Amino acid sequence: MTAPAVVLVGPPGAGKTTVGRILADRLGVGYRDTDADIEAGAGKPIPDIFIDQGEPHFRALERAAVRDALAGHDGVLSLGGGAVMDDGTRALLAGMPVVFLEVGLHAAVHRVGLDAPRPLLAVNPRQSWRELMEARRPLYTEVARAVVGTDDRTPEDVADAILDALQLKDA
Ligand SMILES: Nc1ncnc2c1ncn2[C@@H]1O[C@H](COP(=O)(O)OP(=O)(O)O)[C@@H](O)[C@H]1O
Ligand SMILES: O=C(O)C1=C[C@@H](OP(=O)(O)O)[C@@H](O)[C@H](O)C1
Ligand SMILES: [Mg+2]
Repeated sequence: MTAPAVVLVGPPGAGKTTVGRILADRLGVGYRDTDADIEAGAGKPIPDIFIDQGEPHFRALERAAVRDALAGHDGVLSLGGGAVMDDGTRALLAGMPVVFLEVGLHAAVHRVGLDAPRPLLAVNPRQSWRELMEARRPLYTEVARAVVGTDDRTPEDVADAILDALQLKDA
């Protein structure tokens, strides 16, 4: 049984995917992203899963993807921004080296506001993102072992801050 070295959570635009890849490189380990696993398994992009089968179905696929990745991956793992909304997924994260990547509204909307592949932000990015964050902040905090801010930091600096927060430097 293996377990990831780092699991990244946080809202869309926090940089989970971008920073996760850099972090895996730094640590010399593999990188995995449950969004990519879900798309590969379903054979279609995430927005199509939301449209064809709805968000509850997506969350169930996501729970299964998180379970598989936690059991079968020993590198860096990035989750989708909404994974923490599911009680079963949160339970799977207990005891894992989870880092909550924080980002403020301004930077998040700047980074992903006009990005079509995020169905939950498609209509009114600012308001939707604020509402998402209100519901999710306590859940990100609940599952996280460390919290790392990303505003005014490059993805490389964020990766560095994660290594510091988890005391993985020179480990
Ligand atoms: N620290 C950062 N500073 C500036 N831009 C960033 C940063 N982290 C990520 N980005 C950019 O924001 C966008 C969303 O990043 P992504 O890694 O997909 O976020 P997430 O997976 O958390 O939704 C990408 O265009 C990425 O290049
Ligand atoms: O916040 C969310 O509910 C979602 C975030 C997305 O991942 P990112 O956080 O990597 O954008 C993706 O899982 C899906 O569009 C749903
Ligand atoms: Mg991502």
